[in-house]
Amino acid sequence: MATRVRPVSYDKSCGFRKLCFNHLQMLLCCWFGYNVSLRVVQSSKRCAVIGGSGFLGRHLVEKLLDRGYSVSVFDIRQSYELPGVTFHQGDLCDKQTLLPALGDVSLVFHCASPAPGSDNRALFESVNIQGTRTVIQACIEAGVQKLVLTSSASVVFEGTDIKNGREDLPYAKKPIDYYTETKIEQEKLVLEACDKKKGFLTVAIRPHGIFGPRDPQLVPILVDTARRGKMKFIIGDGTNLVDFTFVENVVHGHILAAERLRPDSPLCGKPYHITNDEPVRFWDFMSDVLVGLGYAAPRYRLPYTLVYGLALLLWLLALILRPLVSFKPTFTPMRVALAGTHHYYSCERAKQDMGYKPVVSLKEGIARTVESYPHLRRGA
Ligand SMILES: NC(=O)C1=CN([C@@H]2O[C@H](COP(=O)(O)OP(=O)(O)OC[C@H]3O[C@@H](n4cnc5c(N)ncnc54)[C@H](O)[C@@H]3O)[C@@H](O)[C@H]2O)C=CC1
Ligand SMILES: CC(C)CCC[C@@H](C)[C@H]1CC[C@H]2C3=C(CC[C@]12C)[C@@]1(C)CCC(=O)C[C@@H]1CC3
Repeated sequence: MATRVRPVSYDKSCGFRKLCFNHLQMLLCCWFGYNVSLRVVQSSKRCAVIGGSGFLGRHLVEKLLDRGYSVSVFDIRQSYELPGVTFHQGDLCDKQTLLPALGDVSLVFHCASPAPGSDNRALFESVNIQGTRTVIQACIEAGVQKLVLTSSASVVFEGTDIKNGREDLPYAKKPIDYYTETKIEQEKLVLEACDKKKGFLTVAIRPHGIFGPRDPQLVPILVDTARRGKMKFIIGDGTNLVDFTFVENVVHGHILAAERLRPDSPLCGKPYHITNDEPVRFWDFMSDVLVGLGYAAPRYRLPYTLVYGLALLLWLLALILRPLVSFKPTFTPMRVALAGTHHYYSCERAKQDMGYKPVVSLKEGIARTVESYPHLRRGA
């Protein structure tokens, strides 16, 4: 909204009183104009983070607050409290519970998902597919203008080597698990919902192997495996390159995408890989984290096909025996595939279209991660 300020005019007939009046008028106009523009900035700086209680979600919320946004968090659980954050607890599959969290919000980040390690197909389908349909409908109903989805680079991964994969790789025809299968459908739904005419813009961020402080998955699973004496072996020849992405870089990619998403930008309806841009040997990364926490690095090599075959067998056994006994093998076929193949991705498109560049190096990211887990140190 433009506020017009009349120029100060000094004419002899009105003299000093008119000058004062004009000044007062100008001050009022400035104040009023300032307030209007402040309100515009404030409303465009209100956003919602669905899944904001999670690992990535909370890091995203913290950075958004730093950047002056006020944040509405929607999550099935509340894991913290922060000034500037309003919490709404509920299941994203329920539109009526979700809608109040989107009131007065122009930008929504959707980074909620069941844990990837789960094998509950029905849950993945209801949250990632049906729930994402609900998120899109709720956004449109609430007048949200931008939706940024956290997808995953694994939507193109089928368990075989990917080297410097670009975004134009086809979606996996045989996804490695239910998690990936439903992440593919989720990404398609969000990107297809992008509609410039209706003023609803969408973009998907595809991170890979997120790590960092408070990660509930990578480091805790690794340490647990080491404590049980199972991290002695390298699967394959140990030279396979993988992307591990420090959480702050993933957050940076999300915020850049949100801020650069405009009707005239190339981002509309597109997926973007966000990585550390430093592919690393899977087993070097694992060793650095383990050694940093005081554990021994894996040393003995095992052939990939042998371990994959065994993992498949164990997984089948667990499936058959499920009605009688419940056990969860550490080395699932999915983990073995991730540990023994190349899977690293190009983030050239993000660099070009949104000026992305990692803000924290892998070395620094590992150091900060290791430091953040004193309770997982050997002997702690
Ligand atoms: N951690 C990783 O290495 C990677 C994660 N991603 C994606 O990043 C996103 C965030 O992952 P993380 O932070 O690692 O997981 P997380 O498990 O820490 O966070 C997910 C959040 O979603 C919430 N949630 C789950 N179901 C919900 C529902 N029905 N309604 C409302 N909230 C619900 C959970 O309570 C949790 O707070 C996910 O979409 C995941 O697919 C993508 C690539 C790699
Ligand atoms: C037991 C060891 C062989 C492996 C321990 C580390 C693993 C827990 C992690 C190594 C690569 C990670 C990874 C994911 C989860 C944790 C690991 C398997 C994802 C599946 C998380 C969700 C995604 O979207 C893709 C990730 C790929 C890498």
